[in-house]
Amino acid sequence: MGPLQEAPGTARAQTSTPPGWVLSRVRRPRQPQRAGRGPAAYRGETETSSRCNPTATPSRAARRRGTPRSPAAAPAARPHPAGGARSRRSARHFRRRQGGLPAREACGGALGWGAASRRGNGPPPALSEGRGGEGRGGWAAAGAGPAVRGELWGALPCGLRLPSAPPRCEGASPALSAMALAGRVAVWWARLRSRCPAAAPRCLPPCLPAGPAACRRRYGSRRTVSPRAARGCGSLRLPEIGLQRGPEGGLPGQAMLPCSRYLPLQGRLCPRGDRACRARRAAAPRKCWLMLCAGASRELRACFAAWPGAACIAPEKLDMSMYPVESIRNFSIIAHVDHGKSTLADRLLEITGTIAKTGRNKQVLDKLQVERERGITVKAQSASLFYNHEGVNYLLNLIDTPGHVDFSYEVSRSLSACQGVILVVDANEGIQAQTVANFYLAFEAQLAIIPVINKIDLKNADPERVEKQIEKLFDIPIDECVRISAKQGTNVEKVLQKVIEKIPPPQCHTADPLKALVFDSTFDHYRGVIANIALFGGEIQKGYKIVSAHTKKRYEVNEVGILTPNEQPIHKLYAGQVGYLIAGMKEVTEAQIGDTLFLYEQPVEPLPGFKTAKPMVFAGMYPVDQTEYNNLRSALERLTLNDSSVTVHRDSSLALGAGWRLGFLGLLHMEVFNQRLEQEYNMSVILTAPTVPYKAILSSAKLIKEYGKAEITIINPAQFPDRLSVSEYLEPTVLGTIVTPQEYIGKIIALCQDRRAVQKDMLYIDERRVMLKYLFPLNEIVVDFYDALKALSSGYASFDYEDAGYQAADLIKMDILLNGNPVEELATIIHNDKAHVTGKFLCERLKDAIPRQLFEIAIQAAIGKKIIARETLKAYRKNVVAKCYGGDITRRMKLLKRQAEGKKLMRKIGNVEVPRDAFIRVLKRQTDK
Ligand SMILES: Nc1nc2c(ncn2[C@@H]2O[C@H](COP(=O)(O)OP(=O)(O)OP(=O)(O)O)[C@@H](O)[C@H]2O)c(=O)[nH]1
Repeated sequence: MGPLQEAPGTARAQTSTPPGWVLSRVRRPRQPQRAGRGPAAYRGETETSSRCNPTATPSRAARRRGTPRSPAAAPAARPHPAGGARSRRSARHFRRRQGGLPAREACGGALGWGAASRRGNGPPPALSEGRGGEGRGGWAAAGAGPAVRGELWGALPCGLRLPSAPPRCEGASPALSAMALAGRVAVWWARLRSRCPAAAPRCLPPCLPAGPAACRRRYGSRRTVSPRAARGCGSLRLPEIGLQRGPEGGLPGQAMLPCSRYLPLQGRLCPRGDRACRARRAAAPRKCWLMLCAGASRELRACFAAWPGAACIAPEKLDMSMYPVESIRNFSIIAHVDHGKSTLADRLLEITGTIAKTGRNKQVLDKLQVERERGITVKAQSASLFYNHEGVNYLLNLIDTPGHVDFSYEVSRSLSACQGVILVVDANEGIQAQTVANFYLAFEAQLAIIPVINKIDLKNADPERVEKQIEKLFDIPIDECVRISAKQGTNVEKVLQKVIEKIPPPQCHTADPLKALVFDSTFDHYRGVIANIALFGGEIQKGYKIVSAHTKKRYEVNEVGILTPNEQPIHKLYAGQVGYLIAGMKEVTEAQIGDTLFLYEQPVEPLPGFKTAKPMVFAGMYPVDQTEYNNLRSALERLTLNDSSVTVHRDSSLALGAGWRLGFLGLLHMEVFNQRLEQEYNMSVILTAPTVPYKAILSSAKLIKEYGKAEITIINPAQFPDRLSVSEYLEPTVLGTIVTPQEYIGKIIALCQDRRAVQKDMLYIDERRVMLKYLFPLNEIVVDFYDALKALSSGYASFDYEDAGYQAADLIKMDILLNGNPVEELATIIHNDKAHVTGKFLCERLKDAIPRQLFEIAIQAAIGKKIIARETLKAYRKNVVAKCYGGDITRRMKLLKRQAEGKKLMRKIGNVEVPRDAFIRVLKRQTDK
């Protein structure tokens, strides 16, 4: 790493600098000393890198080592150009020798360089080439007065807060600004590294390139650069930092920046796609990575476009009007879990130049931490791709969807913004349960379907068999299937061609009034709600006054943009396009998924929106500490904005306090939601045992009057009505689809029967695989059925289910009693047949979880008044006869009798306190069961 010397007040930067950076330490001149008055002035004002100033004090590293740099070791041949009687001529000489800066100019703060710049005799410090550590090419850069830095740092676009100083040098020269900017970049870099140590090693540029000629020319001129332009050009340094050469390329910016505003532009197809652009792109070294701040100034973008390696276009040049409706294709990638949707999306992003082609692109669209950790997609993600096919430029809006059944709501919502799908099937596993479910979702929505057989590179791949399956089950001709390997990129370009040929463009017109469907939303702490929109008519841009059809509130559009896959602001969005919008919605309740936005002056009929998600599993959620209630509430509001399939009702419990009852689409969904709360909002919560929504047909007139209807839904066992006031209980059912190799059929049928399932269908989809259809009671599959199925089929069977209404069931509410007192939080609704097993299980768990008391505790499971299981927790016993050495037996008996009476009394009046963590342990184990 190159040595770093820096301006006072920037100590943080001292620890880390990219290799090849030489930054000069600058001290402000002492007050009595004046510039140009002699050696004392310069000695006082400047302390340079020992590389450029042999008379400087030893470097910090050297001081730490305790071996001050000897004059002999220093490059004594280099005179201190700013020192003493050394003249400007010698300073220039020094600059020539060094290929760097005259120390006076480099390090002189407000003093030296401004004059040099005005003379126009050389590049500014920030852009001068120097020699970095270990012989690498680098930049000699200088800091400037803290005031300038303060002013400029405030504009740092990456979201990092840097220390600022009072703006004392506002009228600083451009060169001085440039110097300051260089310092600022160093600090930025250091902060970035300290924030993101894991990312740092791969972010460090191994070799910094020669600077952009355009900028050098610009700074070399006598022109005065406005502070705004200087700021912009300051940002220009960021691309240079992010630039990497070398075969690995790398992703220096995107992976590490805390702000999503940096865009990897290298390799992006120019949307114009004219010959000159294509030629530039072809000539560009693909290994380079350039980044540009989305909020960068026009001047910066101009500079950036002139960069020799930047075969890309600046964001502001993205004119979306170049993509009429006919050249837009909106499509989703759907498949069973792990069949390669996200990997195919990676390749499509690479081919279209949206992201650089590196070996590190793995499931790029899976951005959430939970997705990365679990290796599954839980949230549909969209990206806009620009693709030139046979001379025509196309805008392809891709949505990568989740595969797991618990996130099927994401799939169905994604399909509403599309006109076609890519149905991916694993060439080894063939058609699986979610393949069938997703196919029918797309089929019912009348979307064009492109079957793609993935993983043909696998040894066991059998694409012919899979093609036959597709033909038999979905009635799609074999020759329409595309065989690809998403991992290796084989034939992936063919998929893009098929997308353009087979998927129709959206049916809408820019001339129509604005009609924007909100199909997804996220909440940004600083910018409010960011709504993902699909335009079904009209156009939208910053400044438009829009109205939400749902809330009837008015907003002014602050920003529109597209996702590439990061947010990229653009000027305007047109009909048929997909992008995002920020309109100052500060409350999460203002952004409804499925809402229609229209222009204030042109009201329209709202779009039908989405079917609301039907929760399959309910569980109570409580803050671990009641003081966290408000924080948890706001976290829940924000997370449910991003995951609209979760339903939330307020609830409370004696033991756990105030909380909510949440509805999820499945157990995995519940776990993922909980994990996201922890990871994204730092909230730890207590989740009660999951239960499914039962129904009861009331017979009691009193209850009917109380509820206002005869049929009620029970999502909390505490609300379970007594059998005497109910004519019938109903339980939810699902139609389950199981696809399995035929050798496991016997075991799977036995498992299904054990779960009270009724067989509906059985079909051989080829000579080895069978598809079974069963009607299951939902509560039998919700907790552990999938695990059991996977275990007994060695992981080969797949399972998917869809809602199949309600059926009558013999349901009971099982209470748990502690010394005869019911504990509401542990009550469960179960089928009569399973009552004994579940009751025994719960009692055993409670016995382990509750701490022993001075009196005995009876733990009982009861159905009404009937006890069906019991465990006894023994009391602590004091040895009351310990002091009786021998003596009369009646004395002993008397003491023991008195102790027994005391315990009996204590048991009557003593309260059994079930500690909170005991609840959690019991409830957790119930889930684990
Ligand atoms: N050999 C091989 N492996 C592949 C190919 N495509 C994907 N994979 C692997 O399959 C696994 C799953 O890939 P993903 O892209 O995450 O699958 P997915 O369908 O997006 O998974 P979910 O989002 O969880 O539904 C990963 O380990 C990939 O590396 C391929 O063409 N060949």
